[in-house]
Amino acid sequence: MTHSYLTGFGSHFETEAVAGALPKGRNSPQRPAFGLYAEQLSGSAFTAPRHENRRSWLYRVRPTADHRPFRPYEDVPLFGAPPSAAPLAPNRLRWDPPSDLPGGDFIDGLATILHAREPQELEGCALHLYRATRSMGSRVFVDADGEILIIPQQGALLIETELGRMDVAPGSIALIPRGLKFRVQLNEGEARGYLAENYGAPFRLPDLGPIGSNGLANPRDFESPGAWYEDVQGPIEVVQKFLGKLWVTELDHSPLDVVAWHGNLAPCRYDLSRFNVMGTVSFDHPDPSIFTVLTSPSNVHGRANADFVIFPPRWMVAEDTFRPPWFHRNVMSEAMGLIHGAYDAKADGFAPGGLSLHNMMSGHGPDVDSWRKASEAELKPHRIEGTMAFMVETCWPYRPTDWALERAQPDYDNSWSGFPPATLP
Ligand SMILES: O=C(O)Cc1cc(O)ccc1O
Ligand SMILES: [Fe+2]
Repeated sequence: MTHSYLTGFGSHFETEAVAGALPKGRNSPQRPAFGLYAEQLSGSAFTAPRHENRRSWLYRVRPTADHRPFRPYEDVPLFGAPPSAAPLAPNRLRWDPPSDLPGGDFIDGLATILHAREPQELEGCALHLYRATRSMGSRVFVDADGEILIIPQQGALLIETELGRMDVAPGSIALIPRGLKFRVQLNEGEARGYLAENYGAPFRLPDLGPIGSNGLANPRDFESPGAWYEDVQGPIEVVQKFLGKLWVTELDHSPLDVVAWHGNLAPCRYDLSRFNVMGTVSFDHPDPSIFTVLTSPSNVHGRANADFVIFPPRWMVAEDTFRPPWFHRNVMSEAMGLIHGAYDAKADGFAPGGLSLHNMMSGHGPDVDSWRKASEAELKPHRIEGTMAFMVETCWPYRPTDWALERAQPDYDNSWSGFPPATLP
């Protein structure tokens, strides 16, 4: 089924699923149409500067406030599992796609891999993997800890949110604001992918500086859903993540009952093939910041709390240049995943659905085979095809969970052994 979409990143939208449901000229009339309840959902402090201020007004069948107490939800030990308590060695780590992800619906099928800081600090991020083997049915999930970036790797998802429905297939991403209820339904077999959770400032488009007014991810290619609702009687389970733990309560009705909404806080999807890739047309490999789709700034100017960066198909034309990513040590920490294809810095061992971690200051770059091939290649224009890798780069070091550490490849360091030493005159 296709759903209606509104275009523009952070636009001020207005949409109604029933004509006349959206108040005109005011947010909170004394008696909203049809007896709907007006509710504001904030994505920034009320007093945030106007260009960073995000909120939407929701007109719903029942107010969110109508719920009973939450109690602990203990059924998903891997989702929200804490970082390993053991001191973390400064080793590079890499994972094959885990063959023992438990599966279940989108909530029960989540496993936490990496933590950077804690939700209550309102800074940092976490990276999780999901393996969904069934739809969520009628239950819903809501993350009070952060904004959610879903990066499907296998299997299309139907994401039903309070503000509307989105189809999101591998090659596209979905961004769900903090605190917005949603559920994930499967159209076909099993679905796998990555989930980045951003505790800090909401993702925004990066500034373009001298690139100018167009390029990279263009605002018009982000699609938010039009209003959609269900007026369904319960029981419906709400699972909420709050301060790193999961909690559950039952409602006697569906909370996906927003009949109309307006504002600039909304879920959206983005097709990564729309990314307008920039690169050198002379020499040298640019810093990967040139591939930033979305950025969450930290309190230090120019230093991201989290950057979502992609490595799409593109032409490589640089002259007298080592074209793949160079050897480097980065003050930021790099978690990478692969949606499909192969990554140009790794000849093998980095499979779609897998993950790698290069924490701050760890030496990394092309493996020996990729280095040799790129050093000897004839530098004709060459198109990198059929690939989509991504990076969630953060200024905070990542800490893996015990479950992740137990599953890391034992021999990743070998990727960088056997480089011939330089021979000096
Ligand atoms: O480490 C990596 O593979 C990611 C990366 C890519 C690139 O093109 C430049 C620097 C960088 O960290
Ligand atoms: Fe790197």
